[in-house]
Amino acid sequence: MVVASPNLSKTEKIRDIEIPIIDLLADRSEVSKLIVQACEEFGFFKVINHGIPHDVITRMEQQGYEFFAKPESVKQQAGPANPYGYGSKNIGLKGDIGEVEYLILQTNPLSIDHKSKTISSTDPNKFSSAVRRYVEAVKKLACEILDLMAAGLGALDPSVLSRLIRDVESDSLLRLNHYPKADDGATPPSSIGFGEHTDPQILTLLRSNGVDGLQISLDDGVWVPVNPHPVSAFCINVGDMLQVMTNGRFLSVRHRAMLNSYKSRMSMAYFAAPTLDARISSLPLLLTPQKPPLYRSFTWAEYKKAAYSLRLGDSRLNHFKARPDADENST
Ligand SMILES: C=C1C[C@]23C[C@@]1(O)CC[C@H]2[C@@]12CC[C@H](O)[C@@](C)(C(=O)O1)[C@H]2[C@@H]3C(=O)O
Ligand SMILES: O=C(O)CCC(=O)C(=O)O
Ligand SMILES: [Fe+2]
Repeated sequence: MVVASPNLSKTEKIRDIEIPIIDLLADRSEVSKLIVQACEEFGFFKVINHGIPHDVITRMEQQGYEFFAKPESVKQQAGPANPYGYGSKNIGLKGDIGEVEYLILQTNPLSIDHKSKTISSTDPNKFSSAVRRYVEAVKKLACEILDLMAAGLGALDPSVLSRLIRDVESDSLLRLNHYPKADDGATPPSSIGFGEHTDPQILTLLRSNGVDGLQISLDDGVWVPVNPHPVSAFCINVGDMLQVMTNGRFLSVRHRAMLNSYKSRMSMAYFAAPTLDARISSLPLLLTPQKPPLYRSFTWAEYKKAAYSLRLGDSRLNHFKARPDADENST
């Protein structure tokens, strides 16, 4: 169903589709198949029975709430976010703005401990242990999902994707976003919390506090809300690097977060990334003479540098095409 919303810009439409919910305890080969299908069709899916203990999630959420409830001057001690730390309204380094405050953390244990001291001077250990346990759990889940994807793609080596993010030196990030309640009275609200973009990394694992806001763009101009139910689910999305490694078979889909009219929203995103020197290219098993590489090979450091030199909504992958002038539909 497509419903035009009077409160969004005239060209915007909202479509009511439910993105797949995948039970990770179901038959392994069936799960692999469903994950591959979801990544090809939507670039997004939700997982339930993911094995992340409830208390690991609630402790992390509690630390997030406590942090965002602090006075602005205290939160700023963890900033500015250039690119890690606390930020408010300004997103990235190129002038993007949104109705959001956030905290971006590097996920290696040393850096978590170091940053925690600027976040809580009275009890830094409470914050750092909640983040460490959460990061350890979501990293394990990310590896499991990447292994299921590799199997579903027919890879002989099941860890061909997950080994990229396992290294302690991996460039993975944890981001906490806090969106205020919309005050425009519109239903659905028209204010953008976090503007449209794709995630540059390999895979994103997102939890939200049960409040709506995330939307994905499947076709030009049509937005699909991703509701946060079931509450125990994690929302998973393909990042730009996975689109490159699958030679365009999996989609790194544009998404955005809108404000909610009734409640403030908190989301926690784990961005699974490789090490800076990792070389990214299409998996050989997905290449054929009819399907040559869509992208040239590059390092994650090169891609990251390009990402930070561009605006939030820019298409970064276009800069890494193997044949920049080729017609997209001809491949
Ligand atoms: C405008 C920007 C913000 C961003 C870096 C970028 O230059 C382009 C990508 C943005 C993004 C989106 C996903 C993640 O939230 C993020 C941390 C990332 O790795 O890429 C953000 C960056 C950011 O907010 O610093
Ligand atoms: O808050 C959300 O639901 C989306 C956040 C997001 O897309 C991001 O942090 O990259
Ligand atoms: Fe995102």
